[in-house]
Amino acid sequence: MTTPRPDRLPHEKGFHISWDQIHRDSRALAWRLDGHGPGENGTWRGICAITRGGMVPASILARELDIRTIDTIGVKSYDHNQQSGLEVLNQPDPDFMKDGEGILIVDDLVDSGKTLELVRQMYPKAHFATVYAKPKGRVQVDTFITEVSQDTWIFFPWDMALQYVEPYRGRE
Ligand SMILES: O=P(O)(O)OC[C@H]1O[C@H](OP(=O)(O)OP(=O)(O)O)[C@H](O)[C@@H]1O
Ligand code: HPA
Ligand SMILES: [Mg+2]
Repeated sequence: MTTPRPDRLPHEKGFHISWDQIHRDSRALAWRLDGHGPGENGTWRGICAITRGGMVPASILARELDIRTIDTIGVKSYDHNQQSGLEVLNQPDPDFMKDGEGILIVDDLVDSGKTLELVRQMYPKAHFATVYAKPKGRVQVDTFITEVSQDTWIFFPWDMALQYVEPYRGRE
């Protein structure tokens, strides 16, 4: 008797990103942004990473674009009286950020767009860059590399580990 085939194979339930892949995609993002800043020869004034997910791409962008002035903004999703909202946990240096002009604000992905919407209100002149984007939040991003469907969950390498899996035909 053959085992019935599930609608989706295990690897199709999410988009699993390796370290190599995030490195390549973040480099592609850097190359797309290079020379498009408002400074002399298209330079950018600095980078602000949205923690925590934005820190890995921000580090790769900083290396490729030779940017050494980097700050962070901490944004956390929270639930309060069954209404979900966002809370800014730490603010970057206001003298560095100003209105955001010349600053690249970097995150790993945009999903609903709520995180970027909030940060955009704070720094309206910044350039918003993410490595991955889902359709709902795409309007909030100025530059991104890869779009995935809204029902795809992106798994990042810092949230995963290599582990043994049963052969496909051996599974329940
Ligand atoms: O477009 P949105 O629907 O707002 O979602 C995108 C945000 O959600 C994730 O961060 P999360 O708040 O899970 O925190 P983390 O970066 O610390 O993992 C991701 O890194 C983005 O920052
Ligand atoms: O698809 C996702 N993957 C990881 N973190 C996320 N936060 C919002 N959407 C996602
Ligand atoms: Mg995040």
